[in-house]
Amino acid sequence: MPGMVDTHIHAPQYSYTGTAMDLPLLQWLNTYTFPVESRFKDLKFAHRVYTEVVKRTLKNGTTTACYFATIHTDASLLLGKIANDFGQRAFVGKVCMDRNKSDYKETTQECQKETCRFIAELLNKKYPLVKPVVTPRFAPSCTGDLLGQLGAIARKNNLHIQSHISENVDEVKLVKELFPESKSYTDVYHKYNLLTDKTVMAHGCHLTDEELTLFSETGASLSHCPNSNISLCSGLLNVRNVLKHKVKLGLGTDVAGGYSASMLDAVRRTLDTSKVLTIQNPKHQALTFDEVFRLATLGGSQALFLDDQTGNFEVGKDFDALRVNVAPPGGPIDLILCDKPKVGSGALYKGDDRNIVEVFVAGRKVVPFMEPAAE
Ligand SMILES: Nc1nc2[nH]cnc2c(=O)[nH]1
Ligand SMILES: [Zn+2]
Repeated sequence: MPGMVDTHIHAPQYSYTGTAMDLPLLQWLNTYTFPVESRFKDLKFAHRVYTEVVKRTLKNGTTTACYFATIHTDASLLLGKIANDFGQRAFVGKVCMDRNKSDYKETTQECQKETCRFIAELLNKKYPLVKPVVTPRFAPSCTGDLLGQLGAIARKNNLHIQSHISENVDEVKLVKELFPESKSYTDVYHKYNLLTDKTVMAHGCHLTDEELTLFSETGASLSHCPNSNISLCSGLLNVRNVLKHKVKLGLGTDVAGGYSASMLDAVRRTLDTSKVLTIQNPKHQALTFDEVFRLATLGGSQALFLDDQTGNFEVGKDFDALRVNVAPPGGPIDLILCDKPKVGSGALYKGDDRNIVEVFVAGRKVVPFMEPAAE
């Protein structure tokens, strides 16, 4: 099958996945996330966590990952190196934030300078599959000044952009207070030139139809992160409505708001969320397995503006692929007795990394792991 595309994952948060699931977003960030991310100034700690998250996601079939790192430029560059060494296709973002209650932030000027250094140094490495992405954390942790500077940097260098939007109702309220001149949360990013056809915004649970229209007009995409949306009690994204507005959409694990780094989990939670919406409103047409499989592969590559390179097996694209064994010895599936076409669905509902026996990125076998190149 085609490799899966994780359109939104926080690499540093892999270190505490599954241990902090009891607070809503804004409290969760202050209590758990910012203290942990502060530790990534330490490159040894960063090396340990980043190696494990790249290996874990690759083993689970993530051939492309769009990563948030932390505010630390050198550790973010290290994440790029590790993804390159293991052969994963990746976007890596040095996180930008100049507004926070705690010390985990930079000044506006530092953010701008370090973002330029991060981009220049990462591009200079000439990694074939690893690219920088401009990464304002989200509007509440950035001043308008910083957002404007990041929009200009992205435009000047023709770069991808990632952030968060309308994940939780308290966050939406806070954005209204912090940016009273803007019509909506989406309008804040639009004003600072951060909504482009190379932008991917995570969540979007509480976007209005008007905001979705702005996404569609600008070509910006959404990353649906259902595990996180449920785990942090953020909301239920209506994917059917997003698709109706012709907004590009991929799936994300959003580790560690989401407790699983596996895209197979993101597929299942997307189906579950859609069915919950049908339970709430029987007129809602639940997503089918085939639709969600597409979102995890081609949908993700479209959301990241990579669909000329990856997402399916069309002639001319790179070979990003998984070799799946439906029932390997010692694996989670003993048997599936059904018509052949349903075997794929059974395997993806019940399978895990034991079923993914080989992973290829751009034609190169990356699982079982290659030995990282010597220094
Ligand atoms: N889920 C999630 N939402 C955010 N919004 C701003 N930062 C974050 C983060 O780290 N995780
Ligand atoms: Zn996130």
